[in-house]
Amino acid sequence: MLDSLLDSFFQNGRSAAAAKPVRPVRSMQTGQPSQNNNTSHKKASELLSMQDIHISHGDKVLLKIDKLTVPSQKLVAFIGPNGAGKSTLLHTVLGQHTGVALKTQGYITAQGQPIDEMMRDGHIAWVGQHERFELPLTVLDYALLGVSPNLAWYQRPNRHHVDRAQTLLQDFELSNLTDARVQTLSGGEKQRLAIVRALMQDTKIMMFDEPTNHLDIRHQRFLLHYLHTLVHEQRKSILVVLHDLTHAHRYTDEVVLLNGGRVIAQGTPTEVMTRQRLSAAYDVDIKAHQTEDGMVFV
Ligand SMILES: Nc1ncnc2c1ncn2[C@@H]1O[C@H](COP(=O)(O)OP(=O)(O)OP(=O)(O)O)[C@@H](O)[C@H]1O
Repeated sequence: MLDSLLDSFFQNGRSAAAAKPVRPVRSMQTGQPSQNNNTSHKKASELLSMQDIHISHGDKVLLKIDKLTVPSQKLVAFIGPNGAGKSTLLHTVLGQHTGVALKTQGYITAQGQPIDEMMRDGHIAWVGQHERFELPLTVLDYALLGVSPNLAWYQRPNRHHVDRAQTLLQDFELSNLTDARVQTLSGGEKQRLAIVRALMQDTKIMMFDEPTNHLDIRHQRFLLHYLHTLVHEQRKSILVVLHDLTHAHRYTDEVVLLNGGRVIAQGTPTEVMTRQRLSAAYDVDIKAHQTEDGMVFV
């Protein structure tokens, strides 16, 4: 039963866990990246290198990035106004453009390897903005989908996987719903479950597009603290799209500010998130207040 559900999920679903990615923009193993001027992290090792990225639809340019290097073992936030290109950037990395055909060109490598190979081998976990919950799965079954990229076709999740899933469900306050059907969950519960599924994949690289969507403030803080801890205690590399500027400043190590499909600034939150720069990018006056808990952006 679970077998056919898994097949159907991964053939039709958007999960990057095992989905065969649409070919990403051309990736290459070698190549001479040009000089990067946005290098507040010159000594950090490199997670992603993107060069000469140009994504367009008709005359509209969705993304134009000459050079972007994302460091590894950091929690990196992509921020910027609606339509800035944040999701397009992550989908480009994942090779997962949906909908109408986009014209894509450029070079992406992940730790020196073609990104499509990393994806194919299940080395990148991903939660998008529109995860699917149509399958008649229980919460536990859904969480266990996360390990399927690590299993051969004839293998089933084992006791260890189930124990780990139950621990994560407990961490994300879903253990009272273990046997519930996923369709019955609230928006925030579904979001937490999608994150649990990605964490079950146990990859070194994770990407989350607006992971705090639908979460209340307590769960938002818990999640971002959890991701921060994964990076700093387990040396994961995590990329997130965030809209909450206070959270981006407080929890992340590096921020990439996008606007109009271009990288406006990259660096530590303090370097990038100046009042002037944010107000210009979001086209509204944004004030930053220092509090005993850190900066608050309003
Ligand atoms: N498949 C597509 N075909 C045509 N245009 C697209 C496609 N995908 C995205 N776009 C356009 O590209 C621009 C960037 O979209 P994207 O989803 O990357 O923005 P975003 O920064 O993630 O925005 P938001 O904060 O609203 O989620 C938008 O103007 C959007 O309409």
